[in-house]
Amino acid sequence: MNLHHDGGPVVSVDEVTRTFGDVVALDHVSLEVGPGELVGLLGPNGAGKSTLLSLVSGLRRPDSGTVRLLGQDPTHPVARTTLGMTPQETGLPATLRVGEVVDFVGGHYPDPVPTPELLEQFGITELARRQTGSLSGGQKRRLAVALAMAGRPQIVLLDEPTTGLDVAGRTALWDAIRACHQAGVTVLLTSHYLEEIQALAERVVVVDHGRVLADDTLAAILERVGASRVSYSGPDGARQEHVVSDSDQFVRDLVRSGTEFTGLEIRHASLEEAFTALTAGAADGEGRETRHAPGAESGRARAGLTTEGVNR
Ligand SMILES: Nc1ncnc2c1ncn2[C@@H]1O[C@H](COP(=O)(O)OP(=O)(O)OP(=O)(O)O)[C@@H](O)[C@H]1O
Repeated sequence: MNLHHDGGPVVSVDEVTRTFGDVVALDHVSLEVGPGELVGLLGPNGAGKSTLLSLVSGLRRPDSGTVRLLGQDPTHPVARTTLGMTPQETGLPATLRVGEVVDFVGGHYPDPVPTPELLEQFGITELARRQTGSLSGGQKRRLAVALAMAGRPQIVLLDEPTTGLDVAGRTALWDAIRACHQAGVTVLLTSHYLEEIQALAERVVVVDHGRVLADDTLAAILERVGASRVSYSGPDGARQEHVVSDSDQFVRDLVRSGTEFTGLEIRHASLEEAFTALTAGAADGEGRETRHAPGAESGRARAGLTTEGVNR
């Protein structure tokens, strides 16, 4: 059953706090995900990502604040018919064959993807007759993500979908996730892999210590760090690397200074540098950021980025 929604958010999390004893897993988190978005939740261990997904999927309730899935309370079963989910750890019935598990899960939905089609989509057709207990860890992950799509969900929550996969397995799963997104499915995924977020997500929500530190497009988050890395070999041949906010000005100054250099390279800061900058700022007790990010200068300050050179 497709719940009708009027173009409003698919997920709406408003001022949500959730604690476990003394641990504040989520601290006044607000987040909206619109139809068809592919959002990456990025954060270190214990940041609160899985807790957030458990609230969105109705597995847990917030202590305060509200969570809505297509405008409904996600603890209500009707709201969850729109949802596909792959948890971090997947318990598959070991003695059932792959095809049987897909049939079984699909059987819970009114209009499931036909089993052969789903297996094909996730590149696991040849595993159809294998008992799931005999699958490798990576094969189990692929099956688990496939199962999240079995009921033609409007939204899927993927908690670290490619953990433990080799490069080929990861790339294949990325392609399948992209295909679902292109078909209009809203995707909210968590990952520890920066390259995964960079490869998939249009929008990145950085979470740490239960708070949203940044929520913006991938491009804007990278730009916000506002830094470039300039490197060159100096007169003694040693590689110099500088992180600067204005690489044009830096190079003009370098030329003017008469320093001899070779092998000049300029590149933008990576997502890894942006992530380190954002979470380091949070550890220093700086305030949370909103979707409308401040200028690059404060991002740079948060980054603790310097214009000091480092010898490599
Ligand atoms: N059931 C629970 N009981 C007690 N503490 C919990 C429980 N679930 C989560 N926590 C705590 O809440 C915090 C957030 O955990 P959560 O699993 O949401 O983080 P995460 O960002 O998903 O981490 P990871 O990347 O390691 O999966 C952590 O400090 C964790 O120990």
